Amino acid sequence: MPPTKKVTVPTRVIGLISGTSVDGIDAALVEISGSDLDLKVSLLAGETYPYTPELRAKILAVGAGVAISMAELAEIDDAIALAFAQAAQNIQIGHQPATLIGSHGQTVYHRPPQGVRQKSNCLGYSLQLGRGAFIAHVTGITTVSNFRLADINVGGHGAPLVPRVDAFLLSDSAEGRCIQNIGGIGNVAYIPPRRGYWLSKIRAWDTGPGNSLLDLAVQHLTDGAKSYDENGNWAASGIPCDSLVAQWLQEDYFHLPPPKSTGRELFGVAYLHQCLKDAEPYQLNPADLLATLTELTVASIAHSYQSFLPEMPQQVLLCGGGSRNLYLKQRLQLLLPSVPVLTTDEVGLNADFKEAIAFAVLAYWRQLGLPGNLPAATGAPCEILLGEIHSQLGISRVDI
Ligand SMILES: Nc1ncnc2c1ncn2[C@@H]1O[C@H](COP(=O)(O)OP(=O)(O)OP(=O)(O)O)[C@@H](O)[C@H]1O
Ligand SMILES: CC(=O)N[C@H]1[C@@H]2OC[C@@H](O2)[C@@H](O)[C@@H]1O[C@H](C)C(=O)O
Repeated sequence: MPPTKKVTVPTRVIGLISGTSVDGIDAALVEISGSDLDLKVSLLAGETYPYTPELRAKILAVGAGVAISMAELAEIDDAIALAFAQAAQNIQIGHQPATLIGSHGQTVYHRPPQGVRQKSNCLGYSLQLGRGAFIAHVTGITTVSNFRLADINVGGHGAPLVPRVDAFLLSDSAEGRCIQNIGGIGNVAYIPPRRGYWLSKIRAWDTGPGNSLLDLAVQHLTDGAKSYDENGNWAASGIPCDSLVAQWLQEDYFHLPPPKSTGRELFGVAYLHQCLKDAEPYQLNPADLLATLTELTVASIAHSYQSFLPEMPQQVLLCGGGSRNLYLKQRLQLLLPSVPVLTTDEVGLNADFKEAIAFAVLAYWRQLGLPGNLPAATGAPCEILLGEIHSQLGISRVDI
């Protein structure tokens, strides 16, 4: 579908997501106008609402493959839906109410399609908990959810989905940009200068681990007392082990050509344990281990640009929690010496809430009847409307 210009009125939309770090629900209240080429978004409020430690532990366990009963799954789904509905209520306090919610939910399982490469014909599967219908009922606001399914049903990965929003919010007329999200998992959108057939030249894929292995290592090294390496200070006091990084870069995922997607199913607890085992002969101290894992994240990003981009960008714009890791940012800059590494804040888009903002836009596009996926990013054969629309059920707002 070619980019369009529809006449639209500014709409107040809430975007909600909890990502693969499972650190809490990011909520963004935004005002959106335009359609795609003339899309405009302004952030009115952004908050992260942490899960309770009990709910977080349950979600992480399910994500790590721990077997649970259907009854337990239902309980987790209820708790997530309630937490998302509360986040939607809270983000509106002190503001004019929203008329639309885009809720990504919480990914607990992601399986990319295994098509041509594996000589099987298996569709992808991606499960996000936190039912949109319940959020619509509680808030009294039409809610779009289950964004990944439509893309998966036509053979796509259902991920990454944010690149189409990146393209319309962050493209530049003169410079090619890589928008690099570093959440639990990393993903990139390469956006060429906005002229000619620029849309058809966009590329995007999951680059591999973002903070997932680092966070797990910090928890392991501190017996759970710390959950992440603040600003990368601990890693900055160590020295990366180059031979281990070179060994780890042989991982098959890093050599698969895009489109590709991944998750904690690959880069999770078992992967960290293998890394720890590989590191034993080197007798690294904790700081060296964290520096080495940080180096794996940045080297996998730089390696994927060098391997899969049609040309190197003029700028890299970081977003997601990893953009706050100063050591990681500095190491990535060293590996990409001729490309300035900045954050999306520096071009006016909040780096912490970009994913939440993107799901607000995807809901808005769904309502306008505009597609949300980018076939080059997800591998789908066509553009398609994303998300299921849940209208309020005719009952007034519920106080929770
Ligand atoms: N000040 C900081 N210093 C270092 N790391 C940080 C800082 N702030 C956040 N992080 C890292 O960012 C992570 C959270 O990032 P984010 O919220 O973008 O992930 P996510 O959205 O859950 O993941 P994904 O994008 O894969 O779905 C934390 O787990 C932590 O590792
Ligand atoms: C299945 C799933 O939740 N994937 C996430 C994850 O976190 C980052 C990366 O892997 C990306 O593919 C995706 O998230 C963002 C929001 C996306 O779809 O663009």
